Amino acid sequence: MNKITESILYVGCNDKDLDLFEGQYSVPNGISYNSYVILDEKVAVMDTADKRVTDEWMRQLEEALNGRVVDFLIVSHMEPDHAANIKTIVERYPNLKIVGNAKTFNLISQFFDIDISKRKIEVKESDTLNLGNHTLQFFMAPMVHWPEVMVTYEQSEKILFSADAFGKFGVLNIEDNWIEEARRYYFNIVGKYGAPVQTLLKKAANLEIAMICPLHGPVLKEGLEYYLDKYNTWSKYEAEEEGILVAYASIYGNTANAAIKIAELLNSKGKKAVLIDLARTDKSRALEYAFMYSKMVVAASSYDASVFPCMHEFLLRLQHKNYQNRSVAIIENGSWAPSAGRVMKELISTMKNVEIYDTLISIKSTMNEENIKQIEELAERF
Ligand SMILES: Cc1cc2nc3c(=O)[nH]c(=O)nc-3n(C[C@H](O)[C@H](O)[C@H](O)COP(=O)(O)O)c2cc1C
Repeated sequence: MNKITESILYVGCNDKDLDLFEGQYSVPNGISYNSYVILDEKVAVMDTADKRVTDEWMRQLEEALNGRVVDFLIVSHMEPDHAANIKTIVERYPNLKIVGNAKTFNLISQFFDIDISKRKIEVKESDTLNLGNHTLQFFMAPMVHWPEVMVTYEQSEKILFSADAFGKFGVLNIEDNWIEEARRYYFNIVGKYGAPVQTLLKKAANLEIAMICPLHGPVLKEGLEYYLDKYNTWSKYEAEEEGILVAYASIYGNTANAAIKIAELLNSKGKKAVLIDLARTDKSRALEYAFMYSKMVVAASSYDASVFPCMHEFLLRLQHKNYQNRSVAIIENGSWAPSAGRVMKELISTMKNVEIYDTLISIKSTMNEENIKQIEELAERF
């Protein structure tokens, strides 16, 4: 049994075999569904787990309880990867009370056919619930990243149960670099909601936090400033690094050549340029890189009087996730009526505070002398 502290136990589960998280994100190292139990005079369970791990989660929970019953289920988030077993736990512990806010209970009724009228404890901002030695305090975090989300601060041990915030992809028992899978998780899952994350961070700044227990990924115990600082940068839509993402989408390779040329020129001038082929780069990783760097070059072939679809999808994803505060240069390619530049510009123009470099480099099939000059000039201007 994994002890977080003397009286708080981890009862979450690893899911190594999930093919797509939230129906679209690759998780080569799986994902963990975290759930915690606080054993005190009263027993509280902090969220359930995905239906894929019901049996394992229930077994671990009962082992941790060692014959005791659950008094409270704290529901911080109704997304099914955490809430799928609400009915299971309610049926197992008939006297259990469900702790949530008004929005939580609306959602519970949509997902489950259970009578919550006698079970519900509805909490509001800063309300507390005493378990004995432990006191839980609830802080609303709407739209991080669902409307009912709330985080729970345990006052005696100074632990923040942070819902999906500070989560990452990947099971728990692997050695990996927290930042890469946490950043990919943040921008793809939470990224659209920078302002609500800022509000949550301001609330967290008033708390003395010794440990963060998220719903995915490892418990964060040391150097918490690092994680809080990353979340602050990301949620303000600030670039994490000065650098240029060169993202290209090329049918036959000629646009790729232009993208490679500008990336090489930039790197030779000591500027950091990172080159990605959108047809071959994981969609969620490409999005993460766009947010990571301060500038971007998008280069794409024309396609059916529009733009090559993998570039279209990339820009739509950036638009969805509120990509902003960056500078972007556009390179298009077409053999008879180039259209990629217009479509890319239209999409990028909808994004907040994104400066588009005035020269649209338009290649007709293969780069000519003029194009090479334009690319050299662009490399100078970055
Ligand atoms: C299905 C398909 C649709 C295309 N549509 C257009 C188009 O609308 N306008 C155009 O100028 N070229 C179009 N092209 C041609 C390519 O955009 C053009 O050859 C370009 O130079 C390819 O660059 P690349 O070598 O980087 O793929 C199309 C090609 C394909 C395969």
